Amino acid sequence: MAYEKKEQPEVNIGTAGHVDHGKTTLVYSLTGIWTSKHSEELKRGMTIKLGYADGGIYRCSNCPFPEEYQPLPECKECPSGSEPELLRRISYVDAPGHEILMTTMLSGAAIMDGALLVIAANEKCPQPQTFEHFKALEIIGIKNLIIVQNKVDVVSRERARESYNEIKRLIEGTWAENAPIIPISALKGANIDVLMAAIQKYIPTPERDLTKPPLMHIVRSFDVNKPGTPPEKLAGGVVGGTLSQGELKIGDEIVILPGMKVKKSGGREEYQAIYTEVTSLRFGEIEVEKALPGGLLAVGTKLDPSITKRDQLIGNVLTIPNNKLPIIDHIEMEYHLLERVVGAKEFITARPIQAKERLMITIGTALTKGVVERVSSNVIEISLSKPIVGISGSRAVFSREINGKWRLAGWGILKL
Ligand SMILES: Nc1nc2c(ncn2[C@@H]2O[C@H](COP(=O)(O)OP(=O)(O)OP(=O)(O)O)[C@@H](O)[C@H]2O)c(=O)[nH]1
Ligand SMILES: [Mg+2]
Ligand SMILES: [Mg+2]
Ligand SMILES: [Zn+2]
Repeated sequence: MAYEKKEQPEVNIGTAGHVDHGKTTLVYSLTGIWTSKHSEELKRGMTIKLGYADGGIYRCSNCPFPEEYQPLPECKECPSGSEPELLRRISYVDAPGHEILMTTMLSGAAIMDGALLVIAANEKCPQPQTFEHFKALEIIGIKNLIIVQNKVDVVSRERARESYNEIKRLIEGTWAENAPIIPISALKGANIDVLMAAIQKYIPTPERDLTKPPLMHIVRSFDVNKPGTPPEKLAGGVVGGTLSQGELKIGDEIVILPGMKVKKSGGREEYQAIYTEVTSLRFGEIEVEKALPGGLLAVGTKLDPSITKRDQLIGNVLTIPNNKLPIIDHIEMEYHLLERVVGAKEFITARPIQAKERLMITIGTALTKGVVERVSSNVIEISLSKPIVGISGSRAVFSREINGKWRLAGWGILKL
């Protein structure tokens, strides 16, 4: 079978923004998929874990701009039988907006190629997590941003204009000064075609290096078997993430690092690399023989599903055995501290970081606590409570606990 690149999603686009501003509703209007699935999420009406949904952007050659942009392979404007052309498949990563879930948003941001910052027009801008997520996207190094001004269906023309001016002031003089601002109603599906056109224009698929060894940051892992499946019928464990480079084929030998926690004598914890083989590759409903970078990939393996169940392997890195990656539990880097505490309602000036301070560190999709060993005005040394794969050039973002909540505090770039 000839490999067609368009079969798989090729770019990951994330949502960001304050709680309840309409991120999950937006992903639904782009894909038809409601990403919140867990009972707790449905009960509380909020995203708790990262959500994922794949969608396409199609263009109908018979329709004018912007109606030509469609989320489905059938044009809703034209007589049936019309066949809009698939431009791109996209994996959406839906982040939670609640302030206590900031570190979840950060690990999601690690796999975003571009982002949609959702800002509800019916609230004054910026709300605390509008600002905190905006900063986080900058720190993570997201270059391609679209600002989605949502809920325009419930505001007056005057308030819409005021909200637009507030957004303009937020981005003025920043990295995102030229980001487009697209007014929509996610709930009513209004102006989604214009947004899709903007996604095509402002969030291009990044260049990827296929010659490098495959590298996938794991964002979820599961046991796909129904309870009570007899052992001989059990499917192997599945890990999900996105390939940032290289390619992966069915039958490839792989290693997952740092791997599985094993208790050593004396109660000391150690991690053991997990070696296995790729048995299947899926993007949503699409099965492929070979996966390329981009898109949310689920990798089937020969592993005992008890190793992968319930997201146990989040934060691990999947690669091939002869790609030797260092495992580190200590980092030393130049760092930057945000001058003020973001994310809180009240205004707080950030005090300098101190030795012995406890931080939460996000590196790639890995999340670990750490203790500051040594700190100067520009260099910080942190010992991590859990080992991680050290990839030179990756960003380490740290959060500090302020009044019982982890707030985005600063960042540095790993040099090994
Ligand atoms: N009127 C109106 N309501 C909207 C719109 N978009 C979302 N909502 C409503 O806003 C509420 C929150 O929407 P969600 O999509 O869950 O918001 P979210 O940003 O994903 O929230 P968190 O995941 O908790 O951060 C729901 O009641 C939606 O129906 C819109 O365009 N117009
Ligand atoms: Mg909500
Ligand atoms: Mg949500
Ligand atoms: Zn059409």
